[in-house]
Order: sequence, then C-alpha cells, then structure tokens
Amino acid sequence: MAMSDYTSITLPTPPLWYLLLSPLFALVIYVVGNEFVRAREKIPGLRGPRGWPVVGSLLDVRSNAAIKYQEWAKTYGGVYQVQLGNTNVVVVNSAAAAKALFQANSNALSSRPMTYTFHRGAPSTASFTIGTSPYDESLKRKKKGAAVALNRPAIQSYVPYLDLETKSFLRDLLDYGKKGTVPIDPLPLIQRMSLSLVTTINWGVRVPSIESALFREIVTVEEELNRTRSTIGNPSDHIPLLRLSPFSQVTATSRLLRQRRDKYMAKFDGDVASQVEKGISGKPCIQASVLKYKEAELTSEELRSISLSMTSGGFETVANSVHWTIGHLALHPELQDKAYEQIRQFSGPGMPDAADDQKCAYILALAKESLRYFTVIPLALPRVSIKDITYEKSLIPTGSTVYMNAWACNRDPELWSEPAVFRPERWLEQPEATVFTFGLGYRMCSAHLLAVRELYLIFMRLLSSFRFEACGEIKCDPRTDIKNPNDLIMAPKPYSVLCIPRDEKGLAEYLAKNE
Ligand code: HEM
Repeated sequence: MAMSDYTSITLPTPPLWYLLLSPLFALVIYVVGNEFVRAREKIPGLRGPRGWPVVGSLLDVRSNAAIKYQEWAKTYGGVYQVQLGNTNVVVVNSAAAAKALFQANSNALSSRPMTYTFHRGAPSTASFTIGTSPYDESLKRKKKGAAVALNRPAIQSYVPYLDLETKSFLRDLLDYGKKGTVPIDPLPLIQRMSLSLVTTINWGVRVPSIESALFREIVTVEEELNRTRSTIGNPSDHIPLLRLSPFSQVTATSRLLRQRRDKYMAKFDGDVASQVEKGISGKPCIQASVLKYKEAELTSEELRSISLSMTSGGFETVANSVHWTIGHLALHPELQDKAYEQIRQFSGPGMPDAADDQKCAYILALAKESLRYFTVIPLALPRVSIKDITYEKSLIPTGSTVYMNAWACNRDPELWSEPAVFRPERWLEQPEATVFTFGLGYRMCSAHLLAVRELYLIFMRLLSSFRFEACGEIKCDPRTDIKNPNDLIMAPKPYSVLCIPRDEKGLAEYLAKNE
C-alpha cells in the first residue's frame, strides 16, 4: 500500500455522548474496583460501621474523631474496625482492651504507618522524627539515644532549666498582665516557656522573649508542620484518588516548612556539635548526651531526627496542656483555692522549690487530671502491627493500622466514676491508675517522665503565685471547644484572663533577686 493510502483514512468521530460519559464510566469502574480492594482489607470477625463507598467513615469523623469513636464503641464494642477511605483501622476504645493490645503486644505494635502527606519525598526513614518512624534498625538506634537523654538521672540534670523557664513564665505573666490589672491571652507566654524548655533541654539554648524573631519563626513552622501530621485531617492519606488533584498542594507546603525548620535546627545542632568536638563541656543537654553516647552509633541524620522529635514532641503538647488547664482553672476558683492551700501546707510560704520531685500529692494529682481530662493527643499516634495479633476471636493481621483512642480510655467508666468531671482527687484515691495520654507499650511517649515533671512544677509555681480570673467568656470544654478539631495536638479556643498576683510585692522581689 502506498503512503498516501494511509493518510486518506479518516477515523470516525466519536459521538458526543461517548465523550461526555467516558470519564463517568472510568469513575464507576474505579469505584467498583476500589470497593473490592476495601472489602479485602476488612478483618473478619471484627464489627464496625459500614461507611460510604470511596470515603468510608472519613466524613463522619472529620470533626473530633475521638468522640465519634467513643460513641461508636456503644454499638460495636471496645475494639472495632473503621474504614477511612482505603485505610482500614482497628480502633481501641477501652482501658482494658488498650492494655491487652498495646502492653501485652508491645512488640507486635511497634511500628508507625507511612502517610502520603507527611512521609512522601523524605530522603530516608532516618530523617523522620522518632514518633513518625516505622520500626527498623534506625528507629531502634534513635530510641536508644533518646532513652539515655530522657531517663530519671538525665531529667535531674535539667532541673535548673525547669527552674529558670518557670520563673521567666511568672515574670512574663506579671509584666504583660500589668500585675493583674490588664487581661491577657496567655498563649504566647505559655508557648515561649514550653519552647524554651525544649530548646534548653535539647541544645542548652534559650528562647528568652516572645518578641524575638526566632520565637515567631519556630512557633509558626512547628504549628503548621504538626498540622500535616493530622491523623484524620489529610484526606489524601486515605483516598488515593485525591492525590491526582492539581489543588493538592500540601506536600509542596510541607517541603517549604521543612526547609525553614532545617535552618534553625542546623544552627542549634551545629553549635552543640562543635562544642562537643572541641571538648567544651557546655550545659547538659540531649544533643550533647547523644553525641557522646557512642554505643548508639547514630548517623548525623539520626541525630537531627532526635532534635526534630524533641521539638515536635515536646513543644505543642506541653503548651496546649497548660493552655487548657489555665482556662479551666479560671472558670473554677474553688480548684485554685484548694491547690493554693495544698501548696502552702506542703512547702510553706515563698516560691516552691524546683528540685522537689513531685512530692506535693495534690498538685501531682492535678497535673495527671489535666493530662487525663484534656488528652491533648486524643488518638495517640497511629501504630502499624509487625506481627499477627489475636484479640478475643479476631486475628489482626501483620500490617494493620491500629489507633488507641486515649480520650475514650481516659474516660472509661469501668476505670473512673464521673469521668467527664475534672477532679484531681481521683488520682489520690487511685494513684496507680494509668494515664493513657502518653500511649502505652514500646512506642509510648519517650518523655512522659519529663512531661509530668514539667507540668507539676509549672502548676506548683503558677498556683502559688497567681489567681486567674476569666475575662469575658472562656470556652474550655475539650468536647466542644477545640480550636482546630482536625489537628494532631488539640488546642483550646483563644481566651483572656487576669493573672492576679497573690502576693504582688513578695513575687516581684523574689523574681528580681532570682532571675
Ligand atoms: C503533655 C505532654 C506530652 C504528651 C501528652 C505526649 C504524648 C505523646 C503520645 C500520645 C505519643 C505517642 C504514644 C504512642 O504511640 O503510644 C508520644 C510520643 C512521643 N513523644 Fe510525647 N508527649 C508529651 C511530651 C513530650 C515531650 C516533652 C517530648 C520530648 C521532649 C516528647 C517526645 C516524644 C517522642 C520522641 C515520641 C515518640 C515515641 C515513639 O514513637 O517511639 N513528648 N507523645
């Protein structure tokens, strides 16, 4: 056949209806195929809501998932499965089941899921924070390094930092609140204290003021980055179809944020590394401990990952716990008065000692109650199983995603009477009860001892120095008043308080002498 014969062939024009309907056919084929995939993921024998095609139960839990999961437990029992788009999740909602699964199967539940939004584009697992790393040799090295820097003797060496930062916090409340005469939003002051605790404990470097550019940069970047770690709030983690959307800019945004974070991390890490190299014994800090801890054989990427973990793990968690609690205290003067009385009985007049290791039983109880009642990470951090687990009659296969609903476990009526009431006394009656807020098992919060010690001293000093009075309406109910219900770490809505010094002259004199 000659060439010209081919060029003369004219293809039939497809009818218009065909052109219009073919994307719809493709979508239907996708949805049907995807439903088979989703059905195959379900665990036989475990109950759970049916959910919708493609999205599963994602739309039902997009606002405050922990409360919805707690409600569903009434229908499906303490352990059930839900489908968030294509992610099949086992949700654990009772204290007994959480212990049976996360403690008794600590090793089997030692990994984390890799998500599209957060993990995509990262160079290697060594560069993830400890809390977002899957289980592998690199994670084991990082956890070993962190454990050395966060055990009891290490925490003891950080007491001077706790002392300094809590005093600075009192000074800020006194100054910005004009000795109790001007209402303030305490959040930036709380954030400065929490951030400076992280930076001094990790690198021996302070963030002395909320006016500093460094403060503003770190707060902005860390808050935004934590948003990309949301368990429920990134639909493209669970619905693969959405990843095709040209409007999905999340990954580009997180890349930019990570670049900004790398800048301040590199500066902090570099300063400590050069001190250690020159044999200068600077202030005790986590980075110096892990640099000197040769047995862990950490790579430079892993050392950086430990820094990232301390910042992302320690900043917003402590800050938000304090923020919720001050709001709640302002609404409950009777709680403040009881705490004040207990502190005075325990430590006499003057500033409570930073070296006191949580010996004032009532304030320790108040710190634990704050952790229980507000549960700032309501779904803990997601886990992935690395071995099969048998739970009652069901086999939870290797590779399953499992959420611990710490919120529901902390409010389990089998464990607590009146779980929806803030009552520190419950911890005096049941001192050995579990705080589920830090998770359980091998991947439990690496810094839970440090976190409780920080909160204890913060509340000791706050409540012995100030009375908090609400200014305008304070909405501080953790069931209804969350600022961004999709976030990983829950914050309350903004509010203002008067911080009235209990002994203005005595406090001002103490701070002038002791800073
Ligand atoms: C009120 C304060 C805090 C709360 C409520 C909290 C809560 C949590 C939770 C729920 C987890 C996941 C646990 C699990 O999967 O079972 C976690 C992990 C972690 N936290 Fe905390 N945390 C707090 C403070 C801190 C602080 C101060 C640091 C560091 C200075 C820190 C560092 C970490 C690290 C490194 C992990 C990852 C552990 C792993 O994946 O193996 N946390 N935290």
